[in-house]
Amino acid sequence: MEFDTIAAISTPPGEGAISIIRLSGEQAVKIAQRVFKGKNLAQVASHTINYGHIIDPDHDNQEVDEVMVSVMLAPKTFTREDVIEINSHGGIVATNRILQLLLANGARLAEPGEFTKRAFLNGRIDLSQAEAVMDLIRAKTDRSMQVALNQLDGNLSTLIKQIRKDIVDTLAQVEVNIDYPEYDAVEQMTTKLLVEQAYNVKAHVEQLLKTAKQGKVLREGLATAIIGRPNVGKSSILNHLLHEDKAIVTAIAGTTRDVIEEYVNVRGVPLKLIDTAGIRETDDVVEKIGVERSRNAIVQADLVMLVLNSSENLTDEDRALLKLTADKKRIVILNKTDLAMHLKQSELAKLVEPHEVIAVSVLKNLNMDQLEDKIAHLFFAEGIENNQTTLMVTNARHIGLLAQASKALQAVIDGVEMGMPVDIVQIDMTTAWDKLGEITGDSVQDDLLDELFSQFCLGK
Ligand SMILES: Nc1nc2c(c(=O)[nH]1)N(C=O)[C@@H](CNc1ccc(C(=O)N[C@@H](CCC(=O)O)C(=O)O)cc1)CN2
Ligand SMILES: Nc1nc2c(ncn2[C@@H]2O[C@H](COP(=O)(O)OP(=O)(O)OP(=O)(O)O)[C@@H](O)[C@H]2O)c(=O)[nH]1
Ligand SMILES: [K+]
Ligand SMILES: [Mg+2]
Repeated sequence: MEFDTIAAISTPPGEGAISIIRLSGEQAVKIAQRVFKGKNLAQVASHTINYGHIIDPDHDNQEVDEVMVSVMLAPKTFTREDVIEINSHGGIVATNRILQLLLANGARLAEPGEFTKRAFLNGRIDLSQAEAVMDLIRAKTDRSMQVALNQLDGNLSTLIKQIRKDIVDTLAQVEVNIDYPEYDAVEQMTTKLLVEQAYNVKAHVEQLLKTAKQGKVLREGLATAIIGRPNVGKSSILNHLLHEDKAIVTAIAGTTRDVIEEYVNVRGVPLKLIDTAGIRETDDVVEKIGVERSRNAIVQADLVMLVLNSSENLTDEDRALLKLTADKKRIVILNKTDLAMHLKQSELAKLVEPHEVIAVSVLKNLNMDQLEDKIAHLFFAEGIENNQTTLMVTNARHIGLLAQASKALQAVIDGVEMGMPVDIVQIDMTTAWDKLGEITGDSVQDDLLDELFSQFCLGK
């Protein structure tokens, strides 16, 4: 496939030691050579890096920057096209100026994700691998990074391709049976084959869907809302788990006014911790909004940490919060146990049953280990083993397609059971094949591609 030559800055904007401006396409070497003083880039060996200067041909070859230029010739490159990477000094001005020079000399500014899109269109990677590139960039924990890397290596693709091959083989066999009926029972044999394969393929698809729920948590973190009355120590707990003083902690009730979100890894469990404004009746307008957001955070949360103050007896607000979160997955934390105990633990135990209460002191760092144990336990009890199972479906698009494939396979099974003609059942089988193909990009529409790649970073 042939495309025009694209250029973009591939490093993050801002000041850095070095920036990379990347070119890809047939004219990459020629365009780079127009603005480069040093060796003749058309003559250097592929996959070499070359010292020289970027010059402005329209301004008396004025020097713009001192650079290193990588020359990587097709097809063994990121895009499978000729690729040039200019390693410049990291300033914003020099880097932008080099990009502008490339654009003035025949390159087109790349769209977000266009380098990766070319790797896909030129057949180096499939769609799920391209999506994995994006996931890799956005990964927030080691585990989610491994999952993305596994997908980038093509393991999900391989599995999907195998499943699709099974479907095609079946459909081919069905065709043969229909075209060359050798004996009378052929219709019956064909529907039996279809239903057997539908069950078989559906089991694989369901297996993948099962990993999806865990995959979402791995990628986005378990949404964990820290809630409780004002001043019980919610922000202190957030800071403790983060090992960092992120949230403001003061003795003034109502310190946290808005929802604070931070990612943290607790014993390998990725949490999206949400510190909230203390919940109480209030007339303060700002605090009121914060309290409303806290209530929302509870609804959205996968896990709630409800914090109580052991140095005061339970209040109506505590009881209301205990009730509000009764149906949620939650950990009830009894904080400030370094102070004299005033809370009636028997009443609390009854309200929390059958779950236990974790008694801690954040201030004195008492029993905080037990809290971390509890988090890990809750998480891994969900069936997320702490092993290296890294083939997981994490992408919402993939999950949707797997669900649609599963539905089509069920329609095959139901259709056969209801005695539908083979050619109708075949259509559902083909739908499953199509839906799975959309995951790898074997069957996919152009506008979907545009939309997917546009979510990438510039220069990727
Ligand atoms: N400087 C630089 N670093 C980078 C990238 C880049 O584009 N430039 N990458 C950008 O994301 C990542 C590396 N990803 C890459 C993936 C494939 C190929 C590549 O050339 N593949 C060829 C040849 C492989 C080989 O020589 O064995 C191929 O698959 O055919 C290059 C980079 C991270 N680091
Ligand atoms: N004695 C004692 N004090 C604590 C403990 N944990 C927190 N505190 C103190 O309690 C006060 C309130 O702590 P915060 O973490 O700000 O409480 P919060 O729940 O986030 O408060 P709001 O954001 O105002 O709702 C601070 O002075 C903390 O130092 C503890 O375990 N023991
Ligand atoms: K406070
Ligand atoms: Mg707070």
